[in-house]
Parts: sequence; structure tokens; C-alpha cells
Amino acid sequence: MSAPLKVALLGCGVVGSSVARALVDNGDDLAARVGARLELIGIAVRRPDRPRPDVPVDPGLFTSDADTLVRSADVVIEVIGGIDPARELILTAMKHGASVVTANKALLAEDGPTLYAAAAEHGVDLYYEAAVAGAIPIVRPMRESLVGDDVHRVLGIVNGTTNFVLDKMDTTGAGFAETVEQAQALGYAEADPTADVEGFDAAAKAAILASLAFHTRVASDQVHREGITEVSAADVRAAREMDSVVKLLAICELLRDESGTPSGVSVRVHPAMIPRSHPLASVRDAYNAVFVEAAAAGELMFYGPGAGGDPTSSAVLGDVVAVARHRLAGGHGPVESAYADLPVVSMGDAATRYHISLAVADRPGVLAQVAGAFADNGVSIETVRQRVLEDGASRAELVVVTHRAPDAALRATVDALTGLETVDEVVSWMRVEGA
Ligand SMILES: NC(=O)C1=CN([C@@H]2O[C@H](COP(=O)(O)OP(=O)(O)OC[C@H]3O[C@@H](n4cnc5c(N)ncnc54)[C@H](OP(=O)(O)O)[C@@H]3O)[C@@H](O)[C@H]2O)C=CC1
Ligand SMILES: N[C@@H](CC=O)C(=O)O
Repeated sequence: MSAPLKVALLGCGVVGSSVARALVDNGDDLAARVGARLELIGIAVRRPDRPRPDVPVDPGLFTSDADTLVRSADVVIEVIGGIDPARELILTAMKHGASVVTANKALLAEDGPTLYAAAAEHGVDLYYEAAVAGAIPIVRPMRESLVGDDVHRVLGIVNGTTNFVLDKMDTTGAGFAETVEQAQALGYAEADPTADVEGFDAAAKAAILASLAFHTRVASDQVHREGITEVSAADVRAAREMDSVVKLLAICELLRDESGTPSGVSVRVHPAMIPRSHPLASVRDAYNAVFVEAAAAGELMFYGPGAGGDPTSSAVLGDVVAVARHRLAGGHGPVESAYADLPVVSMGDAATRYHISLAVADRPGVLAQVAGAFADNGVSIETVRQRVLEDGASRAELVVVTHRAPDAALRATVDALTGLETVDEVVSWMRVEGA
């Protein structure tokens, strides 16, 4: 057995406390797998004096001086979250020779290239399996296993909190606010749950996935983002009537020009209806799933718990063992380099499909007028269903599902429908995927 490796833990909240417990409880097994003991030399937190009965370590290990702690570690685990001080601490750690394991998707999606460059410069590892989809191994498969293939599409449910909320709204009819509170209590939500429900967290993960999948650089602010706060009970009902469910999807697509050369990427996060027959529709609770379509491999699906302390600690510990093994072998893992610089296309240019539900007058000519709004915007209709409402007022519900068209044309169609004399109301509209 080699000399112990010094491990510094930054953060001891939902994820950090699970990691600390695993380092203590599984110390012998981890030592056997690494070939050296992982010695926890300190835990940096905001409030070092706070009692933490669920973390069975010497209370003297807690400190508020993270900057000093990272300078003497071999491996630094960053589970504080947010941009600063996490970024400075990671950079300081690498400068002093430590390899870093982080779950911080917000930071990686905002400033990943700075961190990757620092890891390369200092010859250390930067591993981040826990940053995307909790316990699911997806970063390593994308970074290593699929690096010899051509990935052209990634479609994922990558936020546990929003999946939990949408699932409960669909299956129990529970309200939005109460399910968000449950997700927070279960440790799924970010410190500020706005990051989850407004889609920022999923957008960060989409940026990381698109960068890995297409060997390019995508930052979180380049990802089109819509959260679930606008998803109404009417949307969930409309989906159910279509034998579909509403999910918050992260969609990453590689675009090619006529010659087949990659010409750009589309990266977006928004709610969408997917048919119940699609595998992503059966992803329940805080589970995540990522569909990958690659030229040679075909379709792959990665599925598992997407949030929570213990599931996330599994991914963190896997990375810790990997980087620890590299240190003992005197090397490091794959370095992020040689990137294309593909443009990220705007949402308006992304090819999507819409489900639109309209309240209309039930009289001759309505369908022609509605169809005209689609035709005027170059949008082709796939199906139309009309149901006369039994309110004695000659009203009807018209449900239209379109073929794929540029999102801008679809939005313009919704605007045009809103202004039609025969349309009382655009009751709901939502994008459709997976069909
Ligand atoms: N929760 C989850 O399911 C998942 C989370 N992640 C990511 O893991 C990271 C941590 O998340 P989570 O554990 O939920 O977050 P928590 O809010 O539960 O924990 C944050 C921890 O960081 C400490 N901390 C905060 N600010 C500082 C600071 N300035 N200096 C030192 N310590 C600080 C806090 O200290 P104190 O305890 O004193 O308040 C706390 O221990 C985030 O990047 C998150 O996105 C990734 C996958 C899943
Ligand atoms: N808040 C996140 C935690 C995991 O990344 C989520 O809900 O998925």
C-alpha cells in the first residue's frame, strides 16, 4: 500500500455530507481499490461550528479557511456550488498540484475552458461525473467511451427536481409550490430552487453534454432556456389527452451542411410533450435519463437517480478513486483539448414541432382560417382534431399538431392564431418531442 493521499472536502451540505460519510464508512474498501488510504485532512464549510451529527468525523476537521486547506491536498473535492469562491479554490488547488473532483455544473458551464486549461497546465485531473445527471455515468461515457464515434443528438431529462415536480403534477394532481418544497426537503433542489424550476441547472448540464458530445465549446448562456414555471394544469391535461406526458428536456443536436460537414449546434432546454410510449416518458420521480444517438453505436440510453446526496456521492467517489489511481500511477486522465468552435444556432432556427390547443367558434370556415395561419407561416400540419364543446354556444376545441418547422415560424403561427376573429383563445401550446 502506498502512502496515504490527502483529501480536502469543500462543502458539507447534501452532497458533501454523503461524501464524507462514504470516505469514513468505506475507507478500507476505497484504500484497497486505490492502493492507498484516502486521508480526509479537512472539510471547508461556511459555518464550521455548526453541529453535524450525521457526519461522523473529528469536529476539528471543519474549517472556514478553504484557501489554506486546498494548498496541502492531493485531491480536492469541490461540492460548495456556485461560481465564486468555488472557481478560485479549484484554480488554487490545481496550482498547488491537487487533482480536483467537482459536482459544480454551474461553474463548468460558465467557465469550463479556464478550468480545463488550468488542469492541463498543472498536469492534474479535473473530473466532474456528478455534474450531469447525479449518479448516472454519462460524462465518462461521453468523454471516453463514445469519443471514437460521431454523436449527433442527445436528448435528456437531466434535472431531478423538475422531473419530480412534473411527475407529481401528472400522477397525483399535486400543486407546483408544494412539490418544489418536497424536492427541497429531499435534497434534490439547488440551494436556490429557481435554478431548477427556471431551467438554469438543466441548461448548464446541456452545455456540458453538448460540449462533450460535439467536441466544441458551449457555455450556459448560449443555451436556449425555458423552465417549468409556465407549465399549467391545462398543459398537463392536454398532454394526457394526447397519451403523452410533459417533461423538461435538454436537447443537443449537431447540425450539418449539405456536404455533411458539421456546421453548428442547437442546444436548448424547454418543456415538451412526449408520448407515453417513449422510454423518456417512464422516467419518474427525481430520476434522470439521457438518450444518445451516435452514428455507429446507434441509440443508447443512460438511466438512474439524478439528484440527492447518496446518488451524487456515488459519482463523486468514482471520480475520487479514478484521480487517486492516476496520481499513484504518476499521470492523469484525458485532457479536454482540440476543440471545434461550432456556432450555436438561435432557438428561432431550431426545428421543432408544436401541439396547439385552440378554443374556436364552431361554424363553417373556421378550419380554413386556422389552416391559413399555419400556411402563411410555412408550417405544415400533421393532425387536426376538433371536439364540439357541450356548452350550447357553438364553440369547439381544435387541437393541432404540426410537422417540424423552424421554431420562429411556429411562434409566429401562435401569434397569428391569437389574432384570428374565429379563435377565442389559444388555450395552450407546447413543443412535441420523441414522436
Ligand atoms: N443536491 C444534489 O442532488 C446535487 C448537487 N450537485 C451539486 O453539488 C454541489 C453542492 O450541492 P449541495 O450539496 O446540494 O449544496 P448544499 O447547499 O447542501 O451545500 C453547500 C455546502 O457548501 C458550504 N459552503 C457554501 N458556501 C461556502 C463557502 N463560501 N466556503 C466554504 N463552504 C461553503 C456550505 O456550508 P454550510 O454547511 O456551513 O452552510 C455547505 O456545506 C453544487 O454544485 C450542486 O449543483 C450535483 C448533483 C446533485
Ligand atoms: N438540483 C439538481 C441536482 C442534481 O444535479 C436536480 O434537481 O437535478
